[in-house]
Amino acid sequence: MLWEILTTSLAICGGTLAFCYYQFSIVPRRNPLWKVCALPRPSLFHSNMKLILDPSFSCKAHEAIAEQYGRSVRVQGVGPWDQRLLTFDPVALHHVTKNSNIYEKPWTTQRFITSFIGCGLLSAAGSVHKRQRRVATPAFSIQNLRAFAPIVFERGFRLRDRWRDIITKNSGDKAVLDVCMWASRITFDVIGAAGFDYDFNSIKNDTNELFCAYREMFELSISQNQNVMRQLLSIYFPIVNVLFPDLAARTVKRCHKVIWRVAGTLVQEKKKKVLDALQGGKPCEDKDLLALMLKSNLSTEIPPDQRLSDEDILNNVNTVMFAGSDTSSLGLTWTLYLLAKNPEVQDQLREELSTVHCPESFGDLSVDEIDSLYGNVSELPFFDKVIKEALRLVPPVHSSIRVADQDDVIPTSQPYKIQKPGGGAVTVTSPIRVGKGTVVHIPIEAFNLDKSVWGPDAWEFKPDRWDNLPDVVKTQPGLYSNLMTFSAGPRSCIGMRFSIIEIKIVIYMLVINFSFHDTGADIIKSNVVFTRPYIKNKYQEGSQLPLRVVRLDKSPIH
Ligand code: HEM
Repeated sequence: MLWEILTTSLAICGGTLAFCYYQFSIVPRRNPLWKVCALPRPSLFHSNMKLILDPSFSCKAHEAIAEQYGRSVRVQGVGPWDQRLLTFDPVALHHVTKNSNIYEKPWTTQRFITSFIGCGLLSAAGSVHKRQRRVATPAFSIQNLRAFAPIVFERGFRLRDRWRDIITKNSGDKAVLDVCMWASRITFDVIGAAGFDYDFNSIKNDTNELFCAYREMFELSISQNQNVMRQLLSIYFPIVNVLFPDLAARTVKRCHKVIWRVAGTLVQEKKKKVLDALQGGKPCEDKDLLALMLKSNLSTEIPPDQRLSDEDILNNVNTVMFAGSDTSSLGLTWTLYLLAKNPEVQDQLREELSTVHCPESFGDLSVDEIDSLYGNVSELPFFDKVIKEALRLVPPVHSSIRVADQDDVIPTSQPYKIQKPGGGAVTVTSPIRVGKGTVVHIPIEAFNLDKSVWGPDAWEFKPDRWDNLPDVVKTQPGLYSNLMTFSAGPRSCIGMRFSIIEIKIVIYMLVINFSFHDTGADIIKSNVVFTRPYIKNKYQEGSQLPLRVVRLDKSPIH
């Protein structure tokens, strides 16, 4: 009996080991990607992920990789079986981002995002994504987005007044402010108002119930303090969170309750308004993204079987809140940081911005005046270069990944190295064959900072570079000005125009009213879902960016 138990146990253990060896060692080697030369690993138990994902040294790492291996290389992901293709070959990336039917987001990412914000545009795949994108796209058209300018200006005035109050109470003309926190509040307010006609009022105070629910949930999604094993377990077996909810699962559940009650009611009310207007024979005049999505969903251009459910609509409200708040706020934050670090650029920018007159209060502006104010501001040439340059140099989304849904051949334009059968490596330019399941790493930042494309000064903040770009820049993929900041292809950022309008108006309002100065704090970039600022050695204090902010109406010192 004992012998039987022993032999059975040994057989099970042996079988499991053999399965693991086959699955994790043989199967990956069968992937033709294995031929591509691999980055050496720091140790058997370490991946290459930190090297390529940490923005405090990833640009140096990518430069060294390009020099040694060429523009495509195999890297070790999480676990020995996870072999990824890292490529900063523009042709390869164009292929991967364009063919979103072959290259989807990994199912683990989809499930993780869905567990927080539901299955909206960010996490939906295949035909579900296509359907959602088709309904949402009209809401983000240029004409519709222009209607958001008054909302952003109004919040810009609110922030200006709030900062003036704080500074006056502080010393009269200057104060050290955490611009990261304030940028986050204004973008939340803007996306709340523009997204679904809701006032979080977070510039004034941070107590709104819905604001707190979203904030708490988003912070949890990026929290580094969570148990990684538990997180993985709940991604692979979501039932774990239902049967044995930990603190994180209970928090998400509590936040979901508030979101369903408050935001869900907003969706229902707006839907009723749109339907009532339709039945009354005149279209609903509301211009927020929710109203626009609901109108698009009910339009005759969308076949009834392609329409979104109320749940899909709410998931997309959550998605827009998630995808459109931290990203834009970090775009604003890093722009202010770069201006503080480059006072001569800041002065030149202010001189240009001051040519467009801004009245003292929002109430003094008619809708037409706001429209022309935005038109004038958005066309200022130096301003445009400053914004492009800031979004090039510090893209809030550091990188992304896709997984091949089938075997594929990726075209290339730049040399890379493959292993020779007898040992050693040879440089080739042939297309790269990848097996189904191959993860492709999209290094957004590496594209934007590539010295062989943007020149030897690619890592510096030089807005004037945009007057005289190297020809090769034109061959770079990217939705926005040949930058990968907003990605490319059918899964690129739907909110790109929205965020440019928002960033431009807020920066305009802030730079004409305040000047920004370095405090001497050693700011480092860290990739916590997005590229965030931290003070060196004060990581535990959370993301922050203190700048000395001076009131320009009170002080002649800029
Ligand atoms: C500076 C600001 C922003 C940056 C840098 C940014 C960047 C990006 C990037 C890189 C992606 C692709 C993600 C991936 O491939 O994994 C993306 C997708 C997306 N973004 Fe943005 N974004 C910004 C602002 C916004 C805003 C303001 C909104 C909404 C109002 C928004 C909504 C979305 C949505 C819904 C998607 C998913 C699109 C899809 O898969 O169809 N983003 N964004």
